[in-house]
Amino acid sequence: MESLPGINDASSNQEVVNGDDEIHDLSLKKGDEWKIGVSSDNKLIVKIIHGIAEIFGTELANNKDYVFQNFKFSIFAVEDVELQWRCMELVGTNLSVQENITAKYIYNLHFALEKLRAASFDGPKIMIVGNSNTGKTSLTRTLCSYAIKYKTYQPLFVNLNPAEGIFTVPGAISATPVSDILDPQSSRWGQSMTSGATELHSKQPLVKNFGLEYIRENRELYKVVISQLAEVAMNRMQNDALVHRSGCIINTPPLEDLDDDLSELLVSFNQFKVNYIIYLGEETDENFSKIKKMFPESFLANILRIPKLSGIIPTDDIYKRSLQRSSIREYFYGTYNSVLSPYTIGVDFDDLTVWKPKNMIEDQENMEQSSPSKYTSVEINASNLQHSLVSLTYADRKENESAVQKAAILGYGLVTEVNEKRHKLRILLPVPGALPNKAMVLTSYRYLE
Ligand SMILES: Nc1ncnc2c1ncn2[C@@H]1O[C@H](COP(=O)(O)OP(=O)(O)OP(=O)(O)O)[C@@H](O)[C@H]1O
Repeated sequence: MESLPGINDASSNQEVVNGDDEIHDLSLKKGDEWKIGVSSDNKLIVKIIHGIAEIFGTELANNKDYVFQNFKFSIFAVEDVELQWRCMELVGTNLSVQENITAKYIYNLHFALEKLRAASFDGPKIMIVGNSNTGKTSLTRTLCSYAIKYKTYQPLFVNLNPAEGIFTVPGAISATPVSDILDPQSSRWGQSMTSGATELHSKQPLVKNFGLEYIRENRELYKVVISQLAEVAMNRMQNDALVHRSGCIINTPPLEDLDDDLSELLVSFNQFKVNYIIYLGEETDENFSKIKKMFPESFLANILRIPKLSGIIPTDDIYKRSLQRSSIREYFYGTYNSVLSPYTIGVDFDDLTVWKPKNMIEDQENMEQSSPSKYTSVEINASNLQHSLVSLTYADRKENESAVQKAAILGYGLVTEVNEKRHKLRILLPVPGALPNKAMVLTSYRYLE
């Protein structure tokens, strides 16, 4: 498996633990959580011997080895738990185990949502907001997991944070009906449908491409893309009684990433017809007051606050970037447990039309001159395209920029080689076949194997 391109050469579980073959026992008291950060160079293997333990709301089976790599997470003891673990990186006597003091808020929220689901065919649409590192993504994930745990609900999970490639690549925003268990071992929640079989039931997301790294690089485009996603997501809900009743749970970017007036939040709120906002943080937060002022008095009772989650392990840019890389790698190559087989095709420069979203920060001049939500065309050369992630749209190659921006996307490709002498490119695609005669959009993400 080491020879597979794109999968780094960390070896099998057995080899990794050779250096420290110790199996450690750990007891967690009911209500405790073990906070863990494991790097990409190591693996942690955990086996629950006794008791019910959860990771972001997904219960772990007893006597099964779970393998974690490049992941910050916590194992929560729903009841007293005995477990065994092995890892070169963690020190047996110095583990971070503490009481999870915010679990009760999540339970209350979940039961409130259950009541709303039972009371109406039109399920609750909730949006989770807060500053960076308050637990928005973790709360969204836990609520999705709880929703499907005991009943056959299928909540629509909406990710409006383009920096997180959950069920898709970074740069995209997505809406995914969650119908089956989420993978507790995956920081990206599990695999999406790219090619071939996946270990767990794969999820089929509705995806819209934003394409830039930071929302501030083109806020208008971001809002347009939210509206486009909302349109297809709402359609999906209307046409599927189960998803409709289950409602939707929306994860948003950190408030620091949004405009001063939080206008992106308002667009999301209106487009997704949100009926509850959950704020993660303190009563005294400036942003909490700001949000309350954005809505009429009649809506204030629907803005709920819960404290920042106690399990939080603050993340930095390096970790976030490593997750983005893993998410691109998994999109094309799968995981150790379900390896995918991407295809490389050769294409002539003349057979391509490539656009890219305007970056308003780099290109101040354009901001004054033209509509900010437009694309610009990209000259095909190595410096623009080498190692870049591109989205393949349904728009014909000859279509104009506005049609390309509005078009649904077929999927993503990775430009692995640009040969300027021969006028040829090599593009990695998740499925076999010729390159469709469609327009492409260059994203800001690069991936070098
Ligand atoms: N029990 C827990 N609850 C919340 N977060 C946890 C927990 N255990 C570990 N974490 C980790 O804390 C980190 C921050 O959490 P999370 O990503 O949910 O915050 P966020 O508010 O969505 O962050 P950002 O605003 O940067 O997107 C993540 O790496 C997450 O995996």
